[in-house]
Amino acid sequence: MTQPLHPVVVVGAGAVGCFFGGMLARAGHPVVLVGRPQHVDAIERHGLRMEARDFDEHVRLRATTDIAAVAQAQVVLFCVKSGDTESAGAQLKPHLRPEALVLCLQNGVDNADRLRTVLPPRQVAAAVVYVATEMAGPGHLKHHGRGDLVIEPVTRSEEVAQLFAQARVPVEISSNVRGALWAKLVVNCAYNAVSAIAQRPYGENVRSPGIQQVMSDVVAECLLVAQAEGVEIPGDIDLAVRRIFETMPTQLSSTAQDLARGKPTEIDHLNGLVVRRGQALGIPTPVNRTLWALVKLLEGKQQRAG
Ligand SMILES: NC(=O)C1=CN([C@@H]2O[C@H](COP(=O)(O)OP(=O)(O)OC[C@H]3O[C@@H](n4cnc5c(N)ncnc54)[C@H](OP(=O)(O)O)[C@@H]3O)[C@@H](O)[C@H]2O)C=CC1
Ligand SMILES: CC(C)(CO)C(=O)C(=O)O
Repeated sequence: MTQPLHPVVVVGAGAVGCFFGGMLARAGHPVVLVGRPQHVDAIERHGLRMEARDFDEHVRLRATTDIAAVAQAQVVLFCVKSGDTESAGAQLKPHLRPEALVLCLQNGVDNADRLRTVLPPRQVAAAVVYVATEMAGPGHLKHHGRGDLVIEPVTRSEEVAQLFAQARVPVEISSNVRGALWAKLVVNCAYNAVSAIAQRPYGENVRSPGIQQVMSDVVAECLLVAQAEGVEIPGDIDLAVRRIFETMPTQLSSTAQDLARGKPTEIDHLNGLVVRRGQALGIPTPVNRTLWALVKLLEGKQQRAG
């Protein structure tokens, strides 16, 4: 008999983990969040505050700092930053059931591949994440827009999609998840660094002189690199880029949030990845390089100040 997918265990109780874990819990599914003490303590005491556009509720669900909680999971939502993929993977490895599915809800194009090298022979699947969300305080999630996923077709992906559908989270199962990850990477390259450097939301940035042209140049460079890598980017990429500022005008990118909190950013996995892959393929990526270097400059300035 097939095991039920419950409980879902979220590794990385931050903006993305709390949003998707919280939506499942709100729909009545058992969820356990694994995260840092400041969020875990608040969530255990008061529930997870989900401040969304159309509701503001305290959602009751279990939270713990103990990664051994993954031992119960049939499905793990892996929601740490790209720079933490290997370390968090190594921590969860000894506790994971052999049949568990680990879904990587992360930006960047290679997290699932990197996690697979840490967790063989476990099932690891990439998920492309479209959401605008932030932790506004301990155990307090603020949602600015969207909340949908594209996932790889793996055993039980249909069941996972149904589970999310019950929680009002649309999930597309795509046999071209590599292309879908690259489409999201292009979006991140266009928005994240600019928002981080200016510390301003997308809706304001796109109205500033020259910014839309910078974003178009970034997109063009990314597409050349993707094409040379043999990636087929699905859909209309210009529309996908435009949809971000139309649907999340008040959002600061996750890179902007990291810098504001004095945390390392994922820029090496975003514009930085395009620069490195471009260099290997002989494709110049000057605009991506400039944005990557400026974010690194700001990151370094903070580390010296900290
Ligand atoms: N925020 C957004 O709107 C979006 C984010 N994404 C992507 O989703 C991924 C997650 O981002 P986001 O949720 O914003 O990041 P957050 O930093 O908000 O959340 C990650 C959380 O995981 C914690 N963490 C790290 N390692 C471990 C571990 N080993 N065990 C338990 N907890 C751990 C972090 O703690 P600590 O900080 O102390 O390390 C942090 O609290 C990223 O790849 C991001 O790019 C994608 C779409 C939108
Ligand atoms: C879609 C976007 C750009 C939303 O903020 C994001 O993925 C991020 O902030 O990293």
